[in-house]
Amino acid sequence: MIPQFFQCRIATMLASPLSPSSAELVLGILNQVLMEGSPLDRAYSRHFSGLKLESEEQARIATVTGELIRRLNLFCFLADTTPERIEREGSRVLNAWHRFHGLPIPRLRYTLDIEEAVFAERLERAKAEPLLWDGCPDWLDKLGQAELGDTWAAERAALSLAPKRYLRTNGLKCTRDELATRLAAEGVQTVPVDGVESALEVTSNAALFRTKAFADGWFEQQDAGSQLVAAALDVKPGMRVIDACAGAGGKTLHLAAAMTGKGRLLAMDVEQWKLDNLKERARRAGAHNVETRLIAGSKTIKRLKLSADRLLLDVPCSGLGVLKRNPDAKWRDTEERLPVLMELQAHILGSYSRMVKVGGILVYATCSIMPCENRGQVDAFLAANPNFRLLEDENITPATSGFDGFYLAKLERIAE
Ligand SMILES: C[S@@+](CC[C@H](N)C(=O)[O-])C[C@H]1O[C@@H](n2cnc3c(N)ncnc32)[C@H](O)[C@@H]1O
Repeated sequence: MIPQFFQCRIATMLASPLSPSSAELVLGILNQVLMEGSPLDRAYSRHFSGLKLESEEQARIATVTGELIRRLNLFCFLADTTPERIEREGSRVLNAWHRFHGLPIPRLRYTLDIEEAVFAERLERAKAEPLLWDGCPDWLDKLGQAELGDTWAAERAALSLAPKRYLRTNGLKCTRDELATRLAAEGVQTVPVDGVESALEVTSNAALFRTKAFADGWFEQQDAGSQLVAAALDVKPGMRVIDACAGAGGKTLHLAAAMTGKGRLLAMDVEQWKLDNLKERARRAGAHNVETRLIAGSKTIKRLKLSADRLLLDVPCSGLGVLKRNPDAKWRDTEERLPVLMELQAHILGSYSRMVKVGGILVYATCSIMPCENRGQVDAFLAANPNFRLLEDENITPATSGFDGFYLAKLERIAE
């Protein structure tokens, strides 16, 4: 399983340097992500499997690795190297990270250090250059500027921060207050999140997934911004609801809770393993009205023509709203994949929208903050489909909300 990420303030978490073995693990994970192009989750799984690491130590490793990847340019600059040289000079970058946080340097067998005076001089230069300070690659900065103009700098800075940890209360099992009380009894401190009624923010360093509350299906870990997406569908018990890009079911389970288990909830995806994962999670959550269906081709969609009161299209996207949590997207092939993803988004919106009944509502959502994947797609769809109208849309941005970034648009089918 992927480690539990402790999104507490880095300084309070790391009062001491990484141990040599943990430092080696960080370097191994960095190499796998930056040199082999592997997703960060997979690199964690590979490096942690078979090790008997305390969950707190896994969290320390994830905290350091996450910040190094989020602000890679900065730490490479401070270490007088470049991301391309990380394989050979990674230890210097890790040492720069420790100096940056005022921590002693880990005692590795083989290490490259940077002189204190050089580090101090570079640190002052970096503070004067916001782009460098945020550790943002050039391609992303150009895209952000072009897409978001004056608001980009604040988003770029917000995306360089460590993510917080949020839970979604499973309303099928408990209320938010009951969950908070039970978690407190298990040593997990939380605070309610204003404006997101299902969400709690975790404020202590606890091994969440080892709690009895988790085993009993009382919560899922889910960003607070993400919890606003399912809420926008305004589902009611008894409705016929389709989640057509359900993945492993983060939002499906939220919809099931809002339906209080009544009505039909069809979760679809093109990947069977994700639906299998969803079924397992639905069992734990007590979500008995969820049915899964693999999308094997266009026929699967055609058969459901005009059948849904509510349709969620949480489409595949660049993930450029969730870089705090998945910072590896900054350094992988995201720029090259963007046009391909946009074509897929347009296809899914155009083709899957036929599943909504007249008077029914479709929510189009992404975890991107770039208008080309968001309002741009919705406007193009509406121009070609006058039988739908836009009710409202919302940009949930890291800079304005402190959450991960999401977009959602609510569309109503007004004619066949
Ligand atoms: C953003 S993720 C969904 C996340 C999920 N809704 C959640 O809350 O956990 C997008 C999903 O779309 C799926 N997908 C990709 N192409 C698709 C297609 N043509 N039709 C339906 N789903 C697709 C992916 O497998 C992925 O699970």
